[in-house]
Amino acid sequence: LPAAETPTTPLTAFHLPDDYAKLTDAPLQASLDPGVRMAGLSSGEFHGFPAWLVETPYATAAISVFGGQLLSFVPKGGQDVLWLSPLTKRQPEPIRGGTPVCWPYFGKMGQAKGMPSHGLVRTLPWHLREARREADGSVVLQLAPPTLAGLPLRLGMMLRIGRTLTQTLVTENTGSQPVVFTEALHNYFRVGDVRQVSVSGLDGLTYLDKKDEGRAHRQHGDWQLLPDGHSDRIYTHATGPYVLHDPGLGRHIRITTRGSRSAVVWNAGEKAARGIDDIGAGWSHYLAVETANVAPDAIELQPGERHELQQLIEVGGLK
Ligand SMILES: O=P(O)(O)OC[C@H]1O[C@@H](O)[C@H](O)[C@@H](O)[C@@H]1O
Repeated sequence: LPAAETPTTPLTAFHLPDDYAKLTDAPLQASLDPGVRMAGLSSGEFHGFPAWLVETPYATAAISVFGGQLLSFVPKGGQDVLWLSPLTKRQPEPIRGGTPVCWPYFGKMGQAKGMPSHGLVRTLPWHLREARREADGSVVLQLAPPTLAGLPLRLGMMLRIGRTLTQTLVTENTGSQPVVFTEALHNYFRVGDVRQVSVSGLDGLTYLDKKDEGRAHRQHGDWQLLPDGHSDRIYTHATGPYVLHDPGLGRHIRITTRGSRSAVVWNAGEKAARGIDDIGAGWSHYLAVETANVAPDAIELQPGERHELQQLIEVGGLK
């Protein structure tokens, strides 16, 4: 297969706003403006992180103010769908677990050396703009990071928590030039033991293997962790759905996507995790399956245009 596929148009290089360090250190408060107060929504903490807490007849959820990061989604009677590292660092370091929002670039793709990994918004205090409850008790939230000076893009995020979870990133080009960006909903799914997990929905796809200098390979059958225990792959031109089968927790997680052309499947593996102090011994309890648009699937937005990236997460018994 051809070596690393790259986007036809170069990615836009973003800049850190002058007040970025101040923003990442800003006091965090899960404030609830009078307009968003309602049954099923409260403010509090989740594992010490200031968070918006959601309770519906079917599930509970927690969303961190820091990073606008979904930290927990627990279908009633089940276990958390998401993994949050017990060793996670704290503000201003990114949270290790849940669903970090990587935006407007994934990794350091197309960016200058000193730029933070995975974009600008996972270490910023987010705002809850709107909240409503649907007739069946499902809760819909609209959130956004602060506006960043000099950034020609605006981001909004919708979360719908019901029997299933829907998450949408809406990106708008507010500038006067075309912008090429990358993005990911970096789900850390909780698993019994990653060595026993498989992921279907990837068969036949091309993946760029970060463990092989980004070279392209073809996936045959389901994803499974290699015996030497690591995976850092970008599946391109992918559409989903993907199903994570987890015999350890006796469940499957289905991820259905819209507006997403890449899937990233990442686990640090035992050896490398020893050197990552917020993963360590926890490495076998998560698998990152990410809904993304990265590498050759970068998005080009014309001035005034919008793009939506969406994932729907459903949990069921083992099939
Ligand atoms: O340590 P970070 O910045 O949160 O990144 C974690 C991982 O995120 C994954 O999405 C990348 O593919 C990996 O290469 C990376 O190591």
